Amino acid sequence: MFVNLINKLISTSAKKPPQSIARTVSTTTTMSPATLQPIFDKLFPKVEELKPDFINVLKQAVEIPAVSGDESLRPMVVKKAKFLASQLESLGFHDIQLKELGTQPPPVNNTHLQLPPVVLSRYGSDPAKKTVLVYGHYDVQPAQREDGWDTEPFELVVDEATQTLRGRGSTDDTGPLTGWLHVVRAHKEAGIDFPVNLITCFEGMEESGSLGLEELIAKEASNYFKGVDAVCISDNYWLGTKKPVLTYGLRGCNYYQVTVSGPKADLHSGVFGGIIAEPMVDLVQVLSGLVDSKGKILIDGIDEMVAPVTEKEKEIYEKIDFSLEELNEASGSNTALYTSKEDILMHRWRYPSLSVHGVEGAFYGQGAKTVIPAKVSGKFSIRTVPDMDSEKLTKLVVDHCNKSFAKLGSPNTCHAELIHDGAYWVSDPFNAQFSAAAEATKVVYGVEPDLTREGGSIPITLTFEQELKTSVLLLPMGRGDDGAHSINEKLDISNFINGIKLMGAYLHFYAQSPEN
Ligand SMILES: NCC(=O)N[C@@H](Cc1c[nH]cn1)C(=O)O
Ligand SMILES: [Zn+2]
Ligand SMILES: [Zn+2]
Repeated sequence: MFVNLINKLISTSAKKPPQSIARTVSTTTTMSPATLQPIFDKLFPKVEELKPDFINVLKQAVEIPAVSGDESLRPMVVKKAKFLASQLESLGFHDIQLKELGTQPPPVNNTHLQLPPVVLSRYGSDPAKKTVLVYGHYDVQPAQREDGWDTEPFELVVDEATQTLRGRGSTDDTGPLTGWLHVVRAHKEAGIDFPVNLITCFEGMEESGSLGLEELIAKEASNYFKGVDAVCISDNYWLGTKKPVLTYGLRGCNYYQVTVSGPKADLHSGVFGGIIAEPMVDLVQVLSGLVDSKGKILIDGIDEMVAPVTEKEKEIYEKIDFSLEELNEASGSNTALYTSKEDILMHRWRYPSLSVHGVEGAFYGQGAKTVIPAKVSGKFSIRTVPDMDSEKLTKLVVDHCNKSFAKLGSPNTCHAELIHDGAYWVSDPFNAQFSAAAEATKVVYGVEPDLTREGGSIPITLTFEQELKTSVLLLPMGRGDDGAHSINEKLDISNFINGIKLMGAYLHFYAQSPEN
């Protein structure tokens, strides 16, 4: 199907007018997989040969604990940006800029906290070539050995038995991000002309809502990003463990905190227990009124905002390769709320969900501390879907929390607020980029990719599409069982290496595509 589509596009070649990097070649030499094969015959063995070096770069990057959500680790996030900049420089990228984004907006403890920089760079500026912007994030989720990791999270472990690379960021998103650098190196060392001009946009706040990036993209749309033909993001996962996918949809994410405050300081429960209103007791009741144990969101007005399922849409889910067993394997349990493939996929991709993440200020360590915490903040997020409106949602959430708290008749105070929101995104999976990536998948993996949506969020995707007026492709590297955000996060070595080949092949196919 994709070959036909590509051939059709090629035969009716109509190019978008040149942008800032004006292309001097107006007629495109079309290349079929067969004509690109000699390039791949040089490129792929080079990628294999460089495997130890690629793993070594990933190892150095994983060793930097760039946790954007931990204010005390902000210097590490900046260190990782500088590490990437030095790697880019040594590979011959030019115009490397660490773009500052100012201070982090509230809620934040240190009101002078600087946001980490965005790493911009270019590889090539040939007016005859298309320009592809690759986005990735170098920040990571928090991780501690005590969470249950088998090894230190910020040390990359090459596990020979499972043929995996274990460490925080291996799959989300340090592995895929460095993949783009490796594609360049493999081309250089194999003596292959790079097929496109590449621009990198690597951010350090994705796991904390991409703060500041939207404004930067809007500002750079007609400056640094002028002339970008396409955006490619490798920051999500295959649905399962065997079949590669291309992703054309993401849920959004609205992240909230509800804070209950009472006494001036933490108190002794033997002295004050039973005679003062405890913030933690109030908070758990407010949190328990958000969602039930079947996953049903209990906030009125949300269901009405969700676009109805169409008959045509239902057919999509039937065709996808996935099963309850794969979900159970990935979660390491039998705790699924749904049994049919269709229900699971719809509730992951196209319905909202509400997750309760944790409580700041509460006692959570080992032992038995008899404390009454003075101020506690419950953190929860709602994954959003078409046609939910972020502002309306926030009003519903805040009103709901306030009503729940009012019912308690507590003398404490309660404040519910949005910490950050990122939009959902759904694209056309049959455009030139997706077609090129599908061809590349066939060359590297020998199969047609499944077309999937994703339950997770990459807040900036929609901004790229709207501000740069380009299509965005999500080209995942890792598998559905990689444990992103969880303990023992890993990336299979084969996914890392084939993922690098896939990135390279996609760029070649896209370069030859007659359309943007
Ligand atoms: N790999 C993408 C990813 O993990 N994205 C995060 C983004 C996010 C949104 N709010 C906080 N982080 C995700 O949780 O989906
Ligand atoms: Zn990510
Ligand atoms: Zn993530």
